[in-house]
Amino acid sequence: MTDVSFHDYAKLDAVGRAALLKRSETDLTFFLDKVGPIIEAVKTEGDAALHRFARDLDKADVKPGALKATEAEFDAAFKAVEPEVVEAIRYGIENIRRFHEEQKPEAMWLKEIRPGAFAGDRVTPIKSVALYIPRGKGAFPSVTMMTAVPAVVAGVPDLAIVTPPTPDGSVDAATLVAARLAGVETVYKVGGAQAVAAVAFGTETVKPALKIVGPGSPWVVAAKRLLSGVIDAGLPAGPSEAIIFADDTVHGGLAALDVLIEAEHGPDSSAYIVTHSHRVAEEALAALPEHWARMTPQRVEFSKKVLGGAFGGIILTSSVEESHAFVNAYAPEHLEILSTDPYAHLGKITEAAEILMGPYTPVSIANFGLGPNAVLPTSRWARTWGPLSVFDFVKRSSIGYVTASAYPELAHTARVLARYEGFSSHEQAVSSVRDAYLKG
Ligand SMILES: NC(=O)c1ccc[n+]([C@@H]2O[C@H](COP(=O)([O-])OP(=O)(O)OC[C@H]3O[C@@H](n4cnc5c(N)ncnc54)[C@H](O)[C@@H]3O)[C@@H](O)[C@H]2O)c1
Ligand SMILES: N[C@H](CO)Cc1c[nH]c[nH+]1
Ligand SMILES: [Zn+2]
Repeated sequence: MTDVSFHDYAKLDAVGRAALLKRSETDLTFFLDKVGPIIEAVKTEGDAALHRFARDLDKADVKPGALKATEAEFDAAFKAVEPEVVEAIRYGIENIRRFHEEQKPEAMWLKEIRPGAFAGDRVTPIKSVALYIPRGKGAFPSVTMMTAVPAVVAGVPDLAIVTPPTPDGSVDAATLVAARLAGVETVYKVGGAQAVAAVAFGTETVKPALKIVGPGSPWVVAAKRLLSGVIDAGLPAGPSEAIIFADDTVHGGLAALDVLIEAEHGPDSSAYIVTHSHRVAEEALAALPEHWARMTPQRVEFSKKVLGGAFGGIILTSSVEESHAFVNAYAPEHLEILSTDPYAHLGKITEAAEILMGPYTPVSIANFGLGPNAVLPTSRWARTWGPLSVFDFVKRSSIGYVTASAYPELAHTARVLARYEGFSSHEQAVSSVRDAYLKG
């Protein structure tokens, strides 16, 4: 495998172009087959299965009765995490809270649709939500911040985190710190498909939840898909992905620097530089080895697999319009517009979950706490889903209130349409039979 896959877009046929739109999670067959028995075991055996999977899949020694993080573990986490990291978590939480408070919808609105007839929406928090925080190829206090803050802003009364245990049977310390600072009290040491099953069905220790949100590996994505009839599985957020779109106003080395951000998540991630500029493409190719030289061996290995494999690399288009079209067809999770004039491109991009503008807004800044949510739909789901938000933690009830003065007009409409649709009871309820009761 070469270090970087290079695609000359003009030379690709329709099959080659369609292949570029695929992600590692496009075909989940392998994971779906394996996850079914895990779900069944959790459903029938409860905690015993969670302990077994912690040992076998996470290589973690979670002692009996210790599936829930204790107060002592939270205290130890605050002592273990460097003050600089705690401060960064606080700063990120503050930005994320400001953003999501702005986003929070009104608790209720009513509009006078016709004189004396009112209709609107009321918004109330979902009663219980589980937050999935990954812990496989990295630790994710930032995902804790991104999921917990909007949930707390929305006012969800029953929040719990599920996250894979560390080998010593505890939880990543910064994840515990972020949970506490964001306002989440309950953390269960369970990850992967077994975590999704645990909150879907409940176990002796784990309380069931109505909904689960948060990103995860294909194991988690597959379990959410299989359990979507039991628990609301929220927005589809799988392996991280990004497109670094660059026009001819920037240095290609910058595109190379930023394509490595999401490429380093794991071999199942996707990451492309998309440009119509030969110069940018060549500069990017030349710069990658310099950037790799400054990275840790594991992240170099992951990002080389991504950029040299089937789900990453450099795409050279024949025009800026073709680049825009490719971005829209790909519908990336993260998109950077690397240009000194990002507004020139913004209006052309409609399909992307997150759009980061200009050379000073690399994905890292948004990942760790600019404010917008970095839990985002992957695998082309940006065509119908947006970022995680306060709206994922509330539901709407519509409200209708018809007063006596407006009733006759609306009753007439209802009678006419009920008769046409053949619903005699619907019609009767707005007929003279009702009038008789209302007149007393
Ligand atoms: N879309 C987003 O917003 C977003 C944000 C952050 C991270 N991510 C992505 O989330 C993913 C996190 O993945 P991760 O691996 O780091 O953590 P993870 O917690 O999602 O997955 C690890 C778990 O997978 C399970 N697992 C591993 N091997 C298994 C096997 N052979 N059989 C059954 N189960 C197995 C284990 O239970 C383990 O606890 C990455 O792909 C990352 O790119 C996405
Ligand atoms: N890029 C991830 C979302 O796709 C978020 C993240 C957290 N830490 C590092 N990255
Ligand atoms: Zn990232």
